[in-house]
Amino acid sequence: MFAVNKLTKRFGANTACDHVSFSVAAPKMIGIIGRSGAGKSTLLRMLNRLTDATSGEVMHDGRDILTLKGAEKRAWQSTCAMIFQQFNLVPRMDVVSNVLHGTLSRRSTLATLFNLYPSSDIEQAIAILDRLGIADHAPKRAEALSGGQQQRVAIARALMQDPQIILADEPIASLDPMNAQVVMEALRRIHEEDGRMVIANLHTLDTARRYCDRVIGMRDGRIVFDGTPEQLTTGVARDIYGADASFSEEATSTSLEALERSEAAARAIREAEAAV
Ligand SMILES: Nc1ncnc2c1ncn2[C@@H]1O[C@H](COP(=O)(O)OP(=O)(O)OP(=O)(O)O)[C@@H](O)[C@H]1O
Repeated sequence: MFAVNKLTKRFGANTACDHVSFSVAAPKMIGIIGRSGAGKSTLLRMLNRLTDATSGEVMHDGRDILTLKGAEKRAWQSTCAMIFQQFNLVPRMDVVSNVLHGTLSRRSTLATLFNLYPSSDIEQAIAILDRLGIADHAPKRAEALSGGQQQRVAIARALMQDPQIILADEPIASLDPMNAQVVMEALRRIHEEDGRMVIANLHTLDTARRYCDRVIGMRDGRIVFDGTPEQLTTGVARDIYGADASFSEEATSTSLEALERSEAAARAIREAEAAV
Protein backbone atom coordinates (compact mmCIF):
# COMPACT_ATOMS: atom_id res chain seq x y z
CA MET A 1 0.00 0.00 0.00
CA PHE A 2 2.72 2.42 1.04
CA ALA A 3 6.49 2.08 0.58
CA VAL A 4 9.18 4.61 1.39
CA ASN A 5 12.45 3.83 -0.37
CA LYS A 6 15.79 5.43 0.53
CA LEU A 7 14.12 8.76 1.20
CA THR A 8 16.77 11.40 1.78
CA LYS A 9 16.70 15.11 2.58
CA ARG A 10 19.78 17.30 2.80
CA PHE A 11 19.79 20.87 4.03
CA GLY A 12 23.23 21.99 2.81
CA ALA A 13 25.76 19.81 4.58
CA ASN A 14 23.15 18.56 7.07
CA THR A 15 21.37 15.31 6.19
CA ALA A 16 18.00 15.49 7.99
CA CYS A 17 16.76 12.15 6.59
CA ASP A 18 19.24 9.61 5.40
CA HIS A 19 18.04 6.74 3.17
CA VAL A 20 14.86 6.18 5.17
CA SER A 21 13.00 3.03 4.06
CA PHE A 22 9.91 1.32 5.42
CA SER A 23 6.74 -0.15 4.02
CA VAL A 24 3.23 -0.66 5.30
CA ALA A 25 1.02 -3.38 3.82
CA ALA A 26 -2.24 -2.53 5.64
CA PRO A 27 -3.40 0.59 7.47
CA LYS A 28 -1.64 0.78 10.83
CA MET A 29 -1.14 3.25 13.60
CA ILE A 30 2.56 4.03 13.49
CA GLY A 31 4.51 6.13 15.97
CA ILE A 32 7.80 7.76 15.04
CA ILE A 33 10.05 8.52 17.98
CA GLY A 34 13.50 10.03 18.39
CA ARG A 35 15.19 12.97 19.99
CA SER A 36 14.86 16.54 18.77
CA GLY A 37 16.53 16.93 15.35
CA ALA A 38 16.35 13.21 14.50
CA GLY A 39 14.47 14.02 11.28
CA LYS A 40 10.90 13.09 12.24
CA SER A 41 9.20 16.29 11.04
CA THR A 42 11.23 16.37 7.84
CA LEU A 43 10.15 12.80 7.09
CA LEU A 44 6.44 13.56 7.54
CA ARG A 45 6.71 16.78 5.54
CA MET A 46 8.30 14.88 2.65
CA LEU A 47 5.53 12.25 2.75
CA ASN A 48 2.94 15.04 2.50
CA ARG A 49 4.98 16.91 -0.18
CA LEU A 50 5.34 20.00 2.03
CA THR A 51 9.11 19.58 1.72
CA ASP A 52 10.80 18.32 -1.43
CA ALA A 53 13.00 15.26 -1.00
CA THR A 54 16.60 15.30 -2.20
CA SER A 55 16.32 11.68 -3.40
CA GLY A 56 14.36 8.47 -2.90
CA GLU A 57 10.77 7.53 -3.59
CA VAL A 58 7.43 7.21 -1.83
CA MET A 59 5.28 4.59 -3.55
CA HIS A 60 1.51 4.57 -3.00
CA ASP A 61 -0.80 2.37 -5.06
CA GLY A 62 1.84 1.97 -7.75
CA ARG A 63 2.77 5.68 -8.10
CA ASP A 64 5.79 7.57 -6.82
CA ILE A 65 4.06 10.47 -5.13
CA LEU A 66 7.29 12.51 -5.17
CA THR A 67 6.83 12.96 -8.94
CA LEU A 68 3.29 14.40 -8.69
CA LYS A 69 2.69 17.99 -9.76
CA GLY A 70 -0.18 20.52 -9.74
CA ALA A 71 -3.66 19.07 -9.22
CA GLU A 72 -2.29 15.54 -8.67
CA LYS A 73 0.01 16.78 -5.93
CA ARG A 74 -2.88 18.64 -4.25
CA ALA A 75 -5.04 15.51 -4.49
CA TRP A 76 -2.27 13.57 -2.75
CA GLN A 77 -2.15 16.19 0.00
CA SER A 78 -5.87 15.52 0.59
CA THR A 79 -5.29 11.76 0.58
CA CYS A 80 -2.73 12.17 3.33
CA ALA A 81 -3.94 14.98 5.56
CA MET A 82 -1.55 16.50 8.07
CA ILE A 83 -2.09 17.84 11.56
CA PHE A 84 0.44 19.90 13.48
CA GLN A 85 1.58 20.59 17.03
CA GLN A 86 0.23 24.16 16.89
CA PHE A 87 -3.14 23.13 15.37
CA ASN A 88 -2.84 25.71 12.52
CA LEU A 89 -6.45 26.89 12.88
CA VAL A 90 -7.69 30.38 12.00
CA PRO A 91 -8.06 31.64 15.61
CA ARG A 92 -10.77 34.28 15.06
CA MET A 93 -12.86 32.10 12.77
CA ASP A 94 -15.60 29.87 14.19
CA VAL A 95 -15.01 26.17 14.67
CA VAL A 96 -17.30 24.97 11.84
CA SER A 97 -15.67 27.29 9.30
CA ASN A 98 -12.26 26.02 10.37
CA VAL A 99 -13.44 22.45 9.76
CA LEU A 100 -14.95 23.42 6.40
CA HIS A 101 -11.54 24.71 5.37
CA GLY A 102 -10.73 21.03 4.91
CA THR A 103 -12.83 21.12 1.74
CA LEU A 104 -10.86 24.00 0.15
CA SER A 105 -9.13 21.78 -2.38
CA ARG A 106 -12.44 20.73 -3.94
CA ARG A 107 -14.10 24.18 -4.02
CA SER A 108 -13.84 27.16 -6.36
CA THR A 109 -11.92 30.28 -5.35
CA LEU A 110 -15.10 32.37 -5.52
CA ALA A 111 -17.05 30.06 -3.22
CA THR A 112 -14.11 30.12 -0.81
CA LEU A 113 -13.91 33.90 -0.95
CA PHE A 114 -17.53 34.32 0.05
CA ASN A 115 -17.54 31.47 2.56
CA LEU A 116 -20.22 29.61 0.57
CA TYR A 117 -20.46 26.04 1.71
CA PRO A 118 -23.04 23.49 0.55
CA SER A 119 -25.36 22.50 3.40
CA SER A 120 -24.25 18.86 3.00
CA ASP A 121 -20.67 19.94 3.84
CA ILE A 122 -21.89 21.89 6.89
CA GLU A 123 -23.87 18.86 8.10
CA GLN A 124 -20.84 16.64 7.57
CA ALA A 125 -18.61 19.06 9.50
CA ILE A 126 -21.02 19.07 12.45
CA ALA A 127 -21.31 15.28 12.36
CA ILE A 128 -17.51 14.97 12.51
CA LEU A 129 -17.33 17.47 15.38
CA ASP A 130 -20.02 15.46 17.15
CA ARG A 131 -18.04 12.27 16.67
CA LEU A 132 -15.05 13.98 18.28
CA GLY A 133 -17.19 15.20 21.19
CA ILE A 134 -16.96 18.93 20.43
CA ALA A 135 -20.14 19.70 18.42
CA ASP A 136 -21.31 22.03 21.23
CA HIS A 137 -18.40 24.32 20.42
CA ALA A 138 -19.24 24.59 16.69
CA PRO A 139 -20.29 28.29 16.73
CA LYS A 140 -17.42 29.47 18.96
CA ARG A 141 -14.24 31.09 17.73
CA ALA A 142 -11.42 28.55 17.55
CA GLU A 143 -9.29 30.66 19.91
CA ALA A 144 -11.91 30.26 22.67
CA LEU A 145 -11.28 26.49 22.89
CA SER A 146 -8.73 24.63 24.98
CA GLY A 147 -5.65 23.19 23.29
CA GLY A 148 -7.09 19.68 23.29
CA GLN A 149 -10.35 20.91 21.78
CA GLN A 150 -8.47 22.90 19.13
CA GLN A 151 -6.47 19.84 18.17
CA ARG A 152 -9.72 17.89 17.78
CA VAL A 153 -10.97 20.69 15.48
CA ALA A 154 -7.77 20.24 13.45
CA ILE A 155 -8.46 16.49 13.28
CA ALA A 156 -12.04 17.23 12.16
CA ARG A 157 -10.68 19.53 9.43
CA ALA A 158 -8.39 16.71 8.29
CA LEU A 159 -11.31 14.25 8.27
CA MET A 160 -13.32 16.56 5.98
CA GLN A 161 -10.79 15.58 3.29
CA ASP A 162 -11.68 11.90 3.84
CA PRO A 163 -7.97 11.02 3.90
CA GLN A 164 -6.58 7.49 3.66
CA ILE A 165 -3.61 8.55 5.76
CA ILE A 166 -3.34 11.04 8.63
CA LEU A 167 0.12 12.41 9.33
CA ALA A 168 0.37 13.95 12.79
CA ASP A 169 3.47 16.00 13.61
CA GLU A 170 3.82 16.04 17.41
CA PRO A 171 0.01 16.27 17.84
CA ILE A 172 0.13 16.30 21.64
CA ALA A 173 3.38 18.14 22.33
CA SER A 174 1.56 21.34 23.39
CA LEU A 175 -1.09 19.61 25.48
CA ASP A 176 -1.43 18.69 29.13
CA PRO A 177 -1.62 14.94 29.90
CA MET A 178 -5.42 14.85 30.10
CA ASN A 179 -5.91 16.55 26.71
CA ALA A 180 -3.06 14.53 25.21
CA GLN A 181 -4.92 11.36 26.16
CA VAL A 182 -8.19 12.58 24.58
CA VAL A 183 -6.45 13.51 21.33
CA MET A 184 -4.51 10.23 21.09
CA GLU A 185 -7.70 8.26 21.79
CA ALA A 186 -9.44 10.19 18.99
CA LEU A 187 -6.65 9.34 16.55
CA ARG A 188 -6.70 5.69 17.61
CA ARG A 189 -10.49 5.49 17.13
CA ILE A 190 -10.24 7.06 13.67
CA HIS A 191 -7.66 4.43 12.79
CA GLU A 192 -9.68 1.51 14.17
CA GLU A 193 -13.17 2.53 13.09
CA ASP A 194 -12.38 4.04 9.66
CA GLY A 195 -9.34 1.94 8.72
CA ARG A 196 -7.27 5.06 8.08
CA MET A 197 -3.52 4.83 8.52
CA VAL A 198 -2.11 7.18 11.15
CA ILE A 199 1.57 8.09 11.28
CA ALA A 200 2.37 10.25 14.30
CA ASN A 201 5.61 11.83 15.44
CA LEU A 202 5.62 11.44 19.19
CA HIS A 203 8.07 12.74 21.73
CA THR A 204 7.04 10.38 24.48
CA LEU A 205 7.72 6.66 24.60
CA ASP A 206 4.73 5.72 26.69
CA THR A 207 2.36 7.31 24.15
CA ALA A 208 3.96 5.37 21.29
CA ARG A 209 3.75 2.13 23.28
CA ARG A 210 0.19 2.67 24.35
CA TYR A 211 -1.46 3.75 21.10
CA CYS A 212 0.64 2.43 18.22
CA ASP A 213 0.80 -0.99 16.51
CA ARG A 214 4.26 -0.25 15.22
CA VAL A 215 7.02 2.09 16.34
CA ILE A 216 9.80 3.50 14.19
CA GLY A 217 12.81 4.97 16.00
CA MET A 218 14.95 7.59 14.28
CA ARG A 219 18.37 8.82 15.20
CA ASP A 220 20.48 11.28 13.19
CA GLY A 221 18.19 10.98 10.17
CA ARG A 222 18.24 7.18 10.03
CA ILE A 223 15.81 4.50 11.11
CA VAL A 224 17.46 2.64 13.98
CA PHE A 225 14.40 0.70 15.20
CA ASP A 226 11.28 -0.61 13.49
CA GLY A 227 9.14 -2.98 15.51
CA THR A 228 6.24 -3.56 17.86
CA PRO A 229 5.71 -1.67 21.12
CA GLU A 230 6.68 -4.90 22.95
CA GLN A 231 10.07 -4.92 21.21
CA LEU A 232 10.70 -1.35 22.34
CA THR A 233 12.61 -2.17 25.52
CA THR A 234 14.33 0.43 27.71
CA GLY A 235 17.68 -0.63 26.19
CA VAL A 236 16.38 -0.07 22.65
CA ALA A 237 14.90 3.28 23.69
CA ARG A 238 18.26 4.28 25.17
CA ASP A 239 19.91 3.57 21.80
CA ILE A 240 17.28 5.56 19.89
CA TYR A 241 17.70 8.56 22.17
CA GLY A 242 21.49 8.18 22.32
CA ALA A 243 21.25 8.26 26.11
CA ASP A 244 23.48 6.71 28.76
CA ALA A 245 22.55 4.32 31.56
CA SER A 246 20.91 7.12 33.56
CA PHE A 247 18.21 7.40 30.86
CA SER A 248 14.80 7.40 32.45
CA GLU A 249 11.67 6.66 30.46
CA GLU A 250 9.76 8.78 32.92
CA ALA A 251 11.58 11.82 31.55
CA THR A 252 9.85 11.28 28.19
CA SER A 253 6.45 10.58 29.66
CA THR A 254 3.24 12.55 29.48
CA SER A 255 1.03 10.00 31.17
CA LEU A 256 -0.93 11.16 34.17
CA GLU A 257 0.43 8.31 36.31
CA ALA A 258 4.04 9.09 35.42
CA LEU A 259 3.47 12.77 36.06
CA GLU A 260 1.96 11.96 39.44
CA ARG A 261 4.90 9.67 40.24
CA SER A 262 7.50 12.30 39.31
CA GLU A 263 5.58 14.99 41.22
CA ALA A 264 5.40 12.69 44.27
CA ALA A 265 9.14 12.08 44.01
CA ALA A 266 9.84 15.83 43.78
CA ARG A 267 7.57 16.40 46.81
CA ALA A 268 9.41 13.74 48.81
CA ILE A 269 12.75 15.39 48.00
CA ARG A 270 11.42 18.82 49.04
CA GLU A 271 10.06 17.37 52.31
CA ALA A 272 13.32 15.58 53.02
CA GLU A 273 15.26 18.80 52.37
CA ALA A 274 12.91 20.78 54.62
CA ALA A 275 13.37 18.24 57.41
CA VAL A 276 17.18 18.62 57.44
N1 LIG B 1 14.10 24.14 6.68
C1 LIG B 1 15.24 23.69 7.20
N2 LIG B 1 16.42 24.25 6.87
C2 LIG B 1 17.58 23.79 7.36
N3 LIG B 1 17.68 22.74 8.22
C3 LIG B 1 16.54 22.15 8.60
C4 LIG B 1 15.26 22.59 8.12
N4 LIG B 1 14.31 21.78 8.66
C5 LIG B 1 14.96 20.91 9.45
N5 LIG B 1 16.30 21.11 9.41
C6 LIG B 1 17.31 20.33 10.12
O1 LIG B 1 17.08 18.96 9.85
C7 LIG B 1 17.32 18.18 11.01
C8 LIG B 1 16.06 17.37 11.32
O2 LIG B 1 15.05 18.28 11.77
P1 LIG B 1 13.58 17.82 12.08
O3 LIG B 1 12.79 19.03 12.45
O4 LIG B 1 13.09 16.97 10.98
O5 LIG B 1 13.80 16.90 13.36
P2 LIG B 1 12.74 16.37 14.41
O6 LIG B 1 13.14 14.99 14.77
O7 LIG B 1 11.37 16.56 13.89
O8 LIG B 1 12.98 17.34 15.63
P3 LIG B 1 11.91 18.03 16.60
O9 LIG B 1 11.34 16.93 17.44
O10 LIG B 1 12.73 19.00 17.41
O11 LIG B 1 10.90 18.71 15.73
C9 LIG B 1 17.74 19.13 12.11
O12 LIG B 1 19.14 19.15 12.17
C10 LIG B 1 17.21 20.46 11.64
O13 LIG B 1 18.00 21.52 12.13
